[in-house]
Amino acid sequence: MHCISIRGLTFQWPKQLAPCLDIPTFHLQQGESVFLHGASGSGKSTFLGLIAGLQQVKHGELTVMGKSLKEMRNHQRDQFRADYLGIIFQQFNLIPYLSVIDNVLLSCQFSKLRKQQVLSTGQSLSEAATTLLHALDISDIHLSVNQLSVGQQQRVAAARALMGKPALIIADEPTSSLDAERQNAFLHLLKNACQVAGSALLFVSHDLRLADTFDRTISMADINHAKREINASL
Ligand SMILES: Nc1ncnc2c1ncn2[C@@H]1O[C@H](COP(=O)(O)OP(=O)(O)OP(=O)(O)O)[C@@H](O)[C@H]1O
Repeated sequence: MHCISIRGLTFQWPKQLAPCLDIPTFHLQQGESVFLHGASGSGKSTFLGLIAGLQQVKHGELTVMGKSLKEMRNHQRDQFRADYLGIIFQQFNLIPYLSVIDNVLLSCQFSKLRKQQVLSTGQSLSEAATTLLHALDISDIHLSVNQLSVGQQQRVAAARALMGKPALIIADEPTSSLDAERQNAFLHLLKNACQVAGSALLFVSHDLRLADTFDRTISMADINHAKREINASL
């Protein structure tokens, strides 16, 4: 079974005259890491939003871990996301008034599956969260997250995404606010943590310098056959 499998997926935003996505086929293997790049407006965030179940699939097939997102109602997509996905997006911010560890523990509050995944290893939830945070180089786990630097907050977001070993981590420009050295360090820690968890990683960035360490690099233009000039002229 693939982690992500797509066939004949098209997506058009309301009030746009043409689809912004037309993806004949795309597959991501379980545990694979893919770097996805593309010009601004090429549909990267829309693509991730469909995979995360934030937007509804209407045309074509999109399955994640064998589950068809098209068939799910809103609340089913929410539960699916909590169970199978770790998300590191700009808009999925940490809860500022909670501590570092409580932010990480949230992943298991919304998913029995992920909670059981942790408990089945013999670790308690807080032991597992602490182990992950240490692996991502965060030691002050009881600080409130608004006392952390942007780079530290990104690593807490990564720990939250990885808690309970979800099948897939999706990251949308997670390093854009970091300097080059910190970008590389973050990526190194994230890739290692994904490997340990066995999670596939779909990582979106403009910055091709980061692509080297991934199993595969894909350009949006290679998978998306939608005619950009039509949308761009609107
Ligand atoms: N909420 C929305 N409503 C209507 N159109 C949208 C919406 N979000 C994106 N679009 C349109 O969909 C197309 C693709 O946008 P998207 O944000 O997916 O691209 P992107 O590759 O992630 O861009 P960037 O790199 O600038 O973030 C654009 O033409 C954009 O105007």
